[in-house]
Amino acid sequence: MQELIEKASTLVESLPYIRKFYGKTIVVKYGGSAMVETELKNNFAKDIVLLKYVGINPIIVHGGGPQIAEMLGKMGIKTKFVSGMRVTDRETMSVVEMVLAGKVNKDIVNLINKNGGSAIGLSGKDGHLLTAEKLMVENDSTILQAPEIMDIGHVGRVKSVDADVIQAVSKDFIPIIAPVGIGDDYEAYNINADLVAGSVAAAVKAEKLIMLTDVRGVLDNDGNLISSIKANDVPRLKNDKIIKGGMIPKTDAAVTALEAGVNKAHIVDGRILHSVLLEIFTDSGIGTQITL
Ligand SMILES: Nc1ncnc2c1ncn2[C@@H]1O[C@H](COP(=O)(O)OP(=O)(O)O)[C@@H](O)[C@H]1O
Ligand SMILES: CC(=O)N[C@@H](CCC(=O)OP(=O)(O)O)C(=O)O
Repeated sequence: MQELIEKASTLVESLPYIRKFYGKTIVVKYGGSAMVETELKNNFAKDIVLLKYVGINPIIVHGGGPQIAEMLGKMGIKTKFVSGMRVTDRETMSVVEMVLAGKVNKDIVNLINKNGGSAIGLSGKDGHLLTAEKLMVENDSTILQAPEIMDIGHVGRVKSVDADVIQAVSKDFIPIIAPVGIGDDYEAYNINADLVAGSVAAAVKAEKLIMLTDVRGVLDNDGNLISSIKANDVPRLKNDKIIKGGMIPKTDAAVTALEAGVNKAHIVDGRILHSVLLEIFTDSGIGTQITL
């Protein structure tokens, strides 16, 4: 009885938020480093299914960096990153596609289905969902050397997202999108999952973009959480080397989404139980919020 009363009061407290986001789309970036531990994964899936049931449209864009690294390691293929992007030759691209569009994508589809939802997995190749163009990156400069522009193989940036494909799937299912794009040459491109999430949120005119990761949010140099950032503070924070490494594509994705009309972007700790619901169904939210 006590448990029932607690459940009912939680539901009553959630009602204003359900009303606020009813019919709206929320893009959730599920990072490879947040996909740990069975209870956490099942709770993530339950939260996404709950959103769908109450009339909010979740779209998942997933990563899988650690899972790619594990497979490359098993196959004895060396891997390295330049400016946060994996150098991706043809052989590495096959493994990236196999892991992201195959294993990780279908594991998440299965996880959602097992927890009462109905999900469909897509990669950029499905219905021409994600087109990509080659991304050239600047390598890290040193005191002695100016940065150079580098070709790191089959690494792309998002050229276009077909929102109609996502919306068609989203009518009846929860779309689960793997960050593999297709080039003009019909070659596969490896795209950082944060950048895909930002572009997907922009294309579907999402209400929110939530990026789940393995830190509390954007931290300052003393390790304190920065709970709120304005989009135009991002260049300064990057310049001051507060935002660096894996946080760069996340804040870039947030800015892309916000500039396209997405209301808020959030970087939150995917290691906390119910992090998605805590972000959506509370006024204070968790993690770092980025707004225009
Ligand atoms: N200012 C910052 N605050 C928090 N994390 C940061 C910051 N700058 C860089 N990072 C790094 O970004 C990482 C998150 O990005 P990443 O490893 O790509 O995660 P994901 O797999 O979730 O995309 C953190 O674990 C941390 O090492
Ligand atoms: C170009 C590039 O670096 N692509 C990423 C794609 C996966 C990803 O972004 O996964 P996380 O979100 O888990 O980091 C990679 O190969 O690791």
